[in-house]
Amino acid sequence: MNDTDTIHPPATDPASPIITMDQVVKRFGEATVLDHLDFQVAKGEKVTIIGPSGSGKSTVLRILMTLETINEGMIYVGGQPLWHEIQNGQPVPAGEAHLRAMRKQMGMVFQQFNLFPHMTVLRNITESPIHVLGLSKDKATRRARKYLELVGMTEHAEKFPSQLSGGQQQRVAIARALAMHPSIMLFDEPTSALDPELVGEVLTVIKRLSEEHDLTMLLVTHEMEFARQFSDRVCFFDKGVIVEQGPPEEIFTEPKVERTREFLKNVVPAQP
Ligand SMILES: Nc1ncnc2c1ncn2[C@@H]1O[C@H](COP(=O)(O)OP(=O)(O)OP(=O)(O)O)[C@@H](O)[C@H]1O
Repeated sequence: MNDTDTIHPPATDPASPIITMDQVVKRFGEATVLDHLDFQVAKGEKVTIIGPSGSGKSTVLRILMTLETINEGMIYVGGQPLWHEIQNGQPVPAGEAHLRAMRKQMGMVFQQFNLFPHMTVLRNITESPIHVLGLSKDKATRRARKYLELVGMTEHAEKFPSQLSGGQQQRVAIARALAMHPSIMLFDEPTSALDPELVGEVLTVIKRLSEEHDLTMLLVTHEMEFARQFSDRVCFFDKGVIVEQGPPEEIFTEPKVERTREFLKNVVPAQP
C-alpha cells in the first residue's frame, strides 16, 4: 500500500528506527530509480549500501539529505516525517522551514569534497555552525579545532582547499559535517574521487568515527573490504530495491540471492 494518505509515525522509543523509508518511489522522468523501497536503520547502526552503478544508492542518501524529492511513500527521521508535515492529522508536503530543521539531524560527505574554495579550512568548518546554528565565533572555532584534531588536520587549519591533497580535503569535509553535530552521517562514495594511495587515510577516519562515536552512519561505497570491516549490515541494492541484506560476513561469504553473487563475483577479488 502507498502510505501517503494515512500516517503511522513510528513510536519514538529508543529501540525504534532512526530512519524509516516506507514504500518510497523516486522517478527521474520515465525512469523509476527507487521502486517502493522499504528501508530502516537503527540508531547507532553502521549500514553500507552496495550495488551496481545506477541502482539508486546515491539517490537514497540525497533524498535523506533533502537534496532530491520523492514521488510516493513516507520517510521518517527520528520519528518525524521528513518530506511531510502533519496538518489536521494528514501528511502534506513539507515547507522549507520543516526541511531545514530536519536536515540539521544529518551530515553528508560527498564524492567531490565540495569545500568552499575561497575559505580557509577553519572557516569552511565554522561557517555553518555560526550562520545556521547561531554559535559564537569563539565557540565555533573551538568546535572546529576539536574536529580538525579528530581527522588529523590540525596543522592545516589556515590553508585553503587548493593547498591540500584530495584525501586531506575529504577529511576536512568530514570535520565540517561533524561540526554541525548531526546524529546521522551520510557518506556518498567518499573515496571514489581519490588517488588510490589517499583512500586509506579517509577510510581510517571513517572507521575511527564508527568505533568512537555513537553516530548512525550510512555509507555508499565500492570499497568492499572496508564495507566488511565497517558495517553492522550490508544492503545490496539493484534496480531501486534492496535485493538482499545482512551482516557483512553473511553477504560477502554466503550471499543467498543469485544477483548478489553475480555482483560480488565481479567486484570482490577471489580469496586465495
Ligand atoms: N538528477 C537526475 N536526473 C536524472 N536522472 C538521474 C538524476 N540523478 C540520478 N539519476 C539517475 O538515477 C539512477 C540512479 O542514480 P544513483 O546516482 O542513485 O545511482 P548509484 O547506484 O548511486 O550509481 P553509481 O554507483 O554509478 O553512483 C541512474 O540511472 C541515474 O542516471
